[in-house]
Amino acid sequence: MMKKITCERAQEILVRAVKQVSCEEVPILDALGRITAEDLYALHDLPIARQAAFDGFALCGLDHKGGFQVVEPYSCDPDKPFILQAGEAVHVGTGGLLPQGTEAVVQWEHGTLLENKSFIPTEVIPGSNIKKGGEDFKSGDLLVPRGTCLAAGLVGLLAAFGISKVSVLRRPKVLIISIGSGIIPYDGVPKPGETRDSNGPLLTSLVLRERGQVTALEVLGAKKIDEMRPTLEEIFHQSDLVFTTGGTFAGNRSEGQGFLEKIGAQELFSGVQLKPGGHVGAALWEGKPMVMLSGNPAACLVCFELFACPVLRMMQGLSPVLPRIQGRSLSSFSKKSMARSFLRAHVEWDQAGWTVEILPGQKPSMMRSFLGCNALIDLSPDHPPIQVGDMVPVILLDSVFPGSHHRERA
Ligand SMILES: Nc1nc2c(c(=O)[nH]1)N[C@H]1C(S)=C(S)[C@@H](COP(=O)(O)OP(=O)(O)OC[C@H]3O[C@@H](n4cnc5c(N)ncnc54)[C@H](O)[C@@H]3O)O[C@H]1N2
Ligand code: MOO
Repeated sequence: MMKKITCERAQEILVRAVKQVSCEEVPILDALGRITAEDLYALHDLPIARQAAFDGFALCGLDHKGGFQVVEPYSCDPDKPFILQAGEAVHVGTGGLLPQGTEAVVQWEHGTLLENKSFIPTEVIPGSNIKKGGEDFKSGDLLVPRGTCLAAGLVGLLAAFGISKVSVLRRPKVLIISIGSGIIPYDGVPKPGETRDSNGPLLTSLVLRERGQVTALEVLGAKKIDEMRPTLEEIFHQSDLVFTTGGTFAGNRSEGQGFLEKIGAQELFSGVQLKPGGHVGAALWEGKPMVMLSGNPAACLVCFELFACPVLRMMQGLSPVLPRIQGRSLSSFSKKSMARSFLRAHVEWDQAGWTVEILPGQKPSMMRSFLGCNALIDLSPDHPPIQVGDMVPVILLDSVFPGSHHRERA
């Protein structure tokens, strides 16, 4: 049996095994959360020319005494040039192009419009309420560098320049295989001794959260590898990487190792110094990364976040490093294990800073701690028992629910 390696070493080995996926063009309406594959530049000034910042009157000739004569609305047609003359005012709307000659814009409520169509402003500051052409972006400015995760604001920004399609990194395609014996598809009815494949749907959802797509969710169960091999190989050839769950430990030779031998994959590591999920392993199957997660559900979840999620992120050109904070513990915990431990936890931000609650059900086999889990507490092997109020190191997990790290009050 291989000696267990540290989490950092395992992550390092995986970093080296990853190749970035190719790119594809998508409409911007489908681009939220995708990673850009090219630098995107401003195609023109924004605003494109001088605009009014308010509804009101554009004025010319600010040293003019008395009211400004309101002239007919003008056309923006370049073939019918319109020039505002000294002593004249013209109606403008917010965002409307300003005619040549405009020296200031005054909101209509900041003046009086007389019956004789003369506008008397209460105060005029030269240049006020005018948005300058290019004051937001200059033509040629870098808008979105390559490798950026497209947030909603950026999608809106691209639309403002008429960029309707964007080149993004392809969604990595993942084949998920449940290897453990006695596992049946999640929609089946288990006989005594059998267990529904809950890890398959768990991993599917985590892959989707990381912008991946699942080519197939296969359950080996009682089926022999030889029997499944043609199907698996066919799906494998359409996939970029493989996640397996279960069969990571069985004394001398686990089902997972048997699987690797049958498919001719090359083991990268087997066993990492952590809890839960210490039997996690990785391999290369025809050069494609495979992460082999324990069957125990909580071990499967924790090791996805620590080893599989970084692989998916790196394939899309993102940093594999997960965000960390220090949180004040709301719970006590008597750490029994001498191993580095990752506790499922719920973090929230309140007036006093980050607080973290250790969730009930910390056994690797239990799923109770999935309720409210949005973080992992990273406890070093020599960490003393946790007391209420202690500051502890926390890894923030990505959540599909925005604001899940904030306290919601009824
Ligand atoms: N003698 C020892 N026994 C075990 C050790 C050990 O060190 N010595 N380690 C324990 C730990 S820790 C873990 S974790 C598991 C490793 O399990 P495997 O990865 O080999 O998984 P299985 O044996 O197939 O199943 C374990 C457990 O998980 C359930 N399981 C498996 N696959 C799924 C699935 N797709 N969905 C839901 N649940 C699944 C399975 O029913 C078992 O209850 O080994 C311990 N034993
Ligand atoms: O190592 Mo097991 O994977 O603790 O749950």
